[in-house]
Amino acid sequence: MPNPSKIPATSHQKIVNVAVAVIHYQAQYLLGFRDAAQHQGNRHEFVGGKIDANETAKQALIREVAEETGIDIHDNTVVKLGRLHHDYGDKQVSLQVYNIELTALQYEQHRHLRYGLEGQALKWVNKSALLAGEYHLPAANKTILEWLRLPTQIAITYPLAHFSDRPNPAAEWLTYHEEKVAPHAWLYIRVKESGVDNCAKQLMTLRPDIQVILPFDHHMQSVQADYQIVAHQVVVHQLSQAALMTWFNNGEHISVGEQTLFNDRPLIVSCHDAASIYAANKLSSARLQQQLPPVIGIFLSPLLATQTHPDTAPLGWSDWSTLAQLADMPVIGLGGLSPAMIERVAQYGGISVAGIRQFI
Ligand SMILES: Nc1nc2c([nH]c(=O)n2[C@@H]2O[C@H](COP(=O)(O)OP(=O)(O)OP(=O)(O)O)[C@@H](O)[C@H]2O)c(=O)[nH]1
Repeated sequence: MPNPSKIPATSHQKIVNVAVAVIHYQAQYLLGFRDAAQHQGNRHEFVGGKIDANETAKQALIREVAEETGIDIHDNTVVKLGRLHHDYGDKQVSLQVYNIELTALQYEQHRHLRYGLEGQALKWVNKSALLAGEYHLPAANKTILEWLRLPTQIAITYPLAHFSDRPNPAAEWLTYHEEKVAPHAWLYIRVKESGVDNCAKQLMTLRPDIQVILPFDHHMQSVQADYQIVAHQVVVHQLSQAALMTWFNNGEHISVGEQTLFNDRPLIVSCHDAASIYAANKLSSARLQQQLPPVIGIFLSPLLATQTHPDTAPLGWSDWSTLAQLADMPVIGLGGLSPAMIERVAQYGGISVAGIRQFI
């Protein structure tokens, strides 16, 4: 459903609703090529097309993929990546973007595709080349590529209290994470806890391969200078639900309380209910309009009961899935999950899983 908040008030153009299929098998992604005569012609694109008046986005997606490529995705897990509005000047589009992982058999059957059923060129490309910008895509796709950077699993650091029975909990925290975090992992470091701040910097220095998510308000003023050596490792800032709602309730000003929202990195927002997802959608839309790095995901939690928050009632699969559908950006499952649960999370509408235990 197009989000009315994304539609500029001055616009009188009709908005074209489009279903977009990000089809891949592991790291091989399928791209089409738009004919020179088409809108945004002479560019690569994901397979897709207009949603007819009498069909849902998913129905349009299945139909377009079959018409353009002959691939039947009826039985595949189709996961919403996000929705976005883009004004090309001559045309306004609302893209509903879905991720579809093919089976090994489907890929085998279609990996030699060079032309689609409508005569358009098709190509399988490597994800790293796609994300590196080697293919010229329509401008709206910039955000889709940012969404695709999200890994399927994100590790979160243990609280210091986990090591409280040791003589030097901070040193134990550092050694444990230095040794156990997987190579090149995305790691959300919960630096807000006192004592972790200094360890975080040391960890990033010792493990230059890890891609770090830091709370947005931590990268600030006095501490910012300290982080300069490792700043390139910070790939995303995280915004708590409380900070998000402060931004929203203060008329969507650029600051959250005393602090200015950092605009140099994409955001992941923490959400626990429908109201915060609505605010996250507003933030996402505002950042797109201001051409700022996008909101690339939400941590939607707690899906299941967790040891870290024993007093918080979990959402459970059904409510979690209903909330996930409201989000205009990829949803990350959090709370009582293991990396192996990614397939179930995908069936319920999530793109990625995050957690502490079993992730490190
Ligand atoms: N299929 C597809 N369309 C995209 C992508 N990104 C993007 O901005 N679009 C826009 O979404 C619209 C898709 O419409 P379409 O493919 O059904 O129609 P069209 O304009 O090519 O041709 P038509 O009007 O003759 O049917 C186009 O305006 C296109 O520029 C993408 O990755 N895949």
